[in-house]
Amino acid sequence: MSAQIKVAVLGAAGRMGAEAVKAVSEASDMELVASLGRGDELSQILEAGATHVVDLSVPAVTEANVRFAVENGLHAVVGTTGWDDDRRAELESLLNEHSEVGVLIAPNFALGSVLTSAFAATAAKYFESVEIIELHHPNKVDAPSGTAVRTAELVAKSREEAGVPASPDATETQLDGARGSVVDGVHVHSVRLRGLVAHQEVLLGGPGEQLTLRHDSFDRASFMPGVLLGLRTVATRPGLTYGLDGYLELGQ
Ligand SMILES: NC(=O)C1=CN([C@@H]2O[C@H](COP(=O)(O)OP(=O)(O)OC[C@H]3O[C@@H](n4cnc5c(N)ncnc54)[C@H](OP(=O)(O)O)[C@@H]3O)[C@@H](O)[C@H]2O)C=CC1
Ligand SMILES: O=C(O)C1=N[C@H](C(=O)O)C[C@H](O)C1
Repeated sequence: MSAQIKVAVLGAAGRMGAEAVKAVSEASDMELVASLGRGDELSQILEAGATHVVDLSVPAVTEANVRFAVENGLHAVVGTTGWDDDRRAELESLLNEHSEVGVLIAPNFALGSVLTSAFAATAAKYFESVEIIELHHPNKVDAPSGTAVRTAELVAKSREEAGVPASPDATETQLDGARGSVVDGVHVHSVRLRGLVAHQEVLLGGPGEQLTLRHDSFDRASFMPGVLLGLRTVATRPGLTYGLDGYLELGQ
């Protein structure tokens, strides 16, 4: 029998953290050894004998949390948002000094969401126009969502590689924000609405037709298979993996 994966959850009292604590506790191949929240000392992770960390905290502290894990030889599965290009580059250079450590940064752990982003990247080559609408609960502290940023990056890369020009847009005057934010040339619109959890639509338009790709997370349980897959895989993938699609066979 292989050794138990000893997991510390950071942000354990949060909406996602609490769900992860439950999922890890119920997994027969894992042991929850530490649950940390704001104000807790990171040294508790080492004292508890963790081999893996799940970070589901807040953008302001996630970088320090992951740095601590890597410097101490622990593998990390990260769902927290805020990992822009600069942060990921810094993490990659740290990982070069700790070549046995694996880190997964997953903007979205829900399989359907990961597939939606992949489908969108494929479809975006064939349509003149593409825009993204992300819709979330009103307690979310960041906009646009990490998922929308990642989807826009994948869409933009796919269009660039295929030589597709920018989406047509004749807008000359607008109120600030009327056209949303722009990520790698793709417009992203953020809705915050009571009752929602996490949702995204990718709108693709061509002459006389529209394709809409929509994913809905109605419950945070939707993210847990991805968290567990990340924990089971990360030690076998040293270095940084950005996006759960890196662990899936998506046939691209
Ligand atoms: N990748 C994915 O699939 C998903 C990612 N997310 C992302 O995960 C993150 C968490 O989301 P959510 O659970 O909704 O947010 P919450 O605000 O519910 O949870 C964040 C938790 O982190 C705690 N926290 C704050 N500072 C620290 C610290 N220094 N150390 C440890 N914990 C700390 C907060 O405590 P306090 O309340 O005291 O501030 C809170 O309990 C967000 O960035 C979100 O976008 C969310 C859903 C899915
Ligand atoms: O804050 C959330 O809730 C979510 N955050 C992640 C994001 O910003 O993409 C993942 C999911 O959308 C839920």
